[in-house]
Amino acid sequence: METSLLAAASVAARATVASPCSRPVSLRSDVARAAVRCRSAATKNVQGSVLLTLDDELLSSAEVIQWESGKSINAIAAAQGIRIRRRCRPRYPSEGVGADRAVPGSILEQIVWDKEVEVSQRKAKAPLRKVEDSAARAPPPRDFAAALHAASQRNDGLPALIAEVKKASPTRGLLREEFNPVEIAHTYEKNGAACLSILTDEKHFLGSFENLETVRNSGLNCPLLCKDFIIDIWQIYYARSKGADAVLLIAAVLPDLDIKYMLRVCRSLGMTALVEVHDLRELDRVLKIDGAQLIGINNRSLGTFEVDTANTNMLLEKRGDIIRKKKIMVVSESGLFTPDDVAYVQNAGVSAVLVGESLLTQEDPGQAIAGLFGKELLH
Ligand SMILES: O=P(O)(O)OC[C@@H](O)[C@@H](O)c1c[nH]c2ccccc12
Repeated sequence: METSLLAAASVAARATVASPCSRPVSLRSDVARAAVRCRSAATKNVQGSVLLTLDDELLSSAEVIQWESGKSINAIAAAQGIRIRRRCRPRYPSEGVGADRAVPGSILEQIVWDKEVEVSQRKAKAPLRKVEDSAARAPPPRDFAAALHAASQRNDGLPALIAEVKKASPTRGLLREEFNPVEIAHTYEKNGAACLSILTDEKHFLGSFENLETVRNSGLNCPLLCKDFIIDIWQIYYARSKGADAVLLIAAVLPDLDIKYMLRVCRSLGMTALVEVHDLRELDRVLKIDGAQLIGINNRSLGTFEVDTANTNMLLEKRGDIIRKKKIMVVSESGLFTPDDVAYVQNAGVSAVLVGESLLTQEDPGQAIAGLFGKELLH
């Protein structure tokens, strides 16, 4: 019994840390701690076998077999249709010569490889245990999904707004010369945004965790989404420690088992996860995972960066029934500029929209909200 407990927990923990990529992962110290956490949760509740205790949320025996089979994370990801490979080198990914020199296949892959380097450096400075402690000391999280729901009700069923605080993006470059995140956050809130999305990726979006933290400490009520590329649970604890109420989980990057376990970590921290999909295959994967309450349909492909708002409509036409049955809220993300765009995705059935560029490129991003919706939003 004890052995199977540890085995189950270590499988879960291994799936979470998901590194290095070219071989199965051995139990490392932070992983071991996660295993212990799983174990104590299991011993409290267990009636039958441990796997049964965990399986509704975390593990099925098929998944255990998958992780025990010694497949690499890239092989598992590829089997799920994920094209983003992990590089998992502590040094800069495209360094090296000959066969050792790797070339990313897309911008997203480059971002993920850079993220692996960034996270390993950050973890070296602040290990998981320390970050968990600061997360536990942070002021309690605000209910992101409830704020979306309330804002939509207040505004006669108009989609709620998640307004984005983003200085730059890989395709658009600098969006605003004068970038004061706290000022932007307050004008968004004053003009009816339900929640805010704060970019924290430094290298490709010129964001930062300082921005997240200063916005959180500036007396704002809106719940905050930490907008980053999460590949490791460490980042979720770190986001919470800096005041985030929600995080983004990108299905194009994360295998199913990672999403499951990350959802569980979010729940344990009282955070909401916005699980982002772009195509039908990703949406079907996420719909099979119990516990995803909020799904974002990105109209922008993170592979090619092409935007098409019809993507929201197409996916909801195909899977709207299941989504409604599961009472999942859908957010349409990216490329929304006009009241017609908002009406189009509203008719498709979304509860919220996530908007950056069209607000940030105007002089007062908050006042731009009324232009986007064709009316002022009630605050
Ligand atoms: O600026 P736009 O086109 O309004 O898009 C906002 C948001 O959807 C976009 O920034 C985004 C969606 N998913 C992401 C994942 C990572 C970084 C950024 C994003």
